[in-house]
Amino acid sequence: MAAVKASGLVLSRPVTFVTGNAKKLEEVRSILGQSIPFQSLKLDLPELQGEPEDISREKARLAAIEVNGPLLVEDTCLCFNALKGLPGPYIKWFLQKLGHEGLNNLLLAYEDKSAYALCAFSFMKGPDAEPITFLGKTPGKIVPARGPTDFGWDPIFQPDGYEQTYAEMPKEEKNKISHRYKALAQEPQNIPAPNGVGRIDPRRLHVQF
Ligand SMILES: O=c1[nH]c(=O)c2ncn([C@@H]3O[C@H](COP(=O)(O)OP(=O)(O)OP(=O)(O)O)[C@@H](O)[C@H]3O)c2[nH]1
Ligand SMILES: [Mg+2]
Repeated sequence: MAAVKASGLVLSRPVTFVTGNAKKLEEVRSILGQSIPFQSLKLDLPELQGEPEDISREKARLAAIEVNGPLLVEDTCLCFNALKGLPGPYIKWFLQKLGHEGLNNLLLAYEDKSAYALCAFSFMKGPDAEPITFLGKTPGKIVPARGPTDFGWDPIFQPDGYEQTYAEMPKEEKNKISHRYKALAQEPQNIPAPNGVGRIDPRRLHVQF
C-alpha cells in the first residue's frame, strides 16, 4: 500500500479509529471528511480511572494490542464547574444511572450551572510508538433537556454563545464548535511541523498530500 505522508508523519496504512460508540464515529467521520485515510474498529475498551489525558493514552495502548497499525482513540468528559470537574470521565456511568434530569439535579444546590465538554484523542503511529494526545474543550452550561435524545448528554449541554443545546443544533453546526472538532482541528503536539509534503490546517485539519 502506498505510504501516505501527513504533517511529517509517514503512515503506511489507514488510521483505525477504535470506539464502541457509533455516534462518536459518525461525528469523527464527518469532521475528518476525506482528509486522512481512515477506518474504524468497534471495540469497547476498558478504561483506567484518572485524568482524561491518562485515560485516553492508556486506551490507545490497549487498542494497540488489537490494531497493528496507526490508531486513534478518544475519551470524552462532561465536567461541571460547581463540582470541580466531576462527573468528568465518569459521565457515561452518571448518565446511565441518573439520566438527564438526575444530572441537572446534581447542580440544584449550586447557582453555577457552567460546564465544559472535553475530548482527549490519542494517536499512535504503531504498536511500539508513544501515544500523542490532543485535547479540545467547549464551554457551556447544563440545562433541562431540550432536543432529540439520540446522543448521550447532548440535550442538556448548551454551549456558550448559543441559544440551542448541542442536541437542538444541526449536526454541521455542532461539528464546527464541538469539543471533538476542536481536538481534531489542533495540530497534535509532538507531530513534526509541516515539511512541505503534508500540512494540517490547524482550523480544519485539512491534510494535503
Ligand atoms: O451528548 C453527547 N455528546 C457528545 O459529543 C458525546 N461524546 C461522548 N458522549 C458520551 O459521553 C460518554 C463518554 O464516555 P467514553 O468517552 O468512554 O465513550 P464510549 O464508552 O461511549 O465510547 P468509547 O470509549 O468506546 O470510544 C458516553 O456516555 C458517550 O456516549 C457524548 N454525549
Ligand atoms: Mg468508553
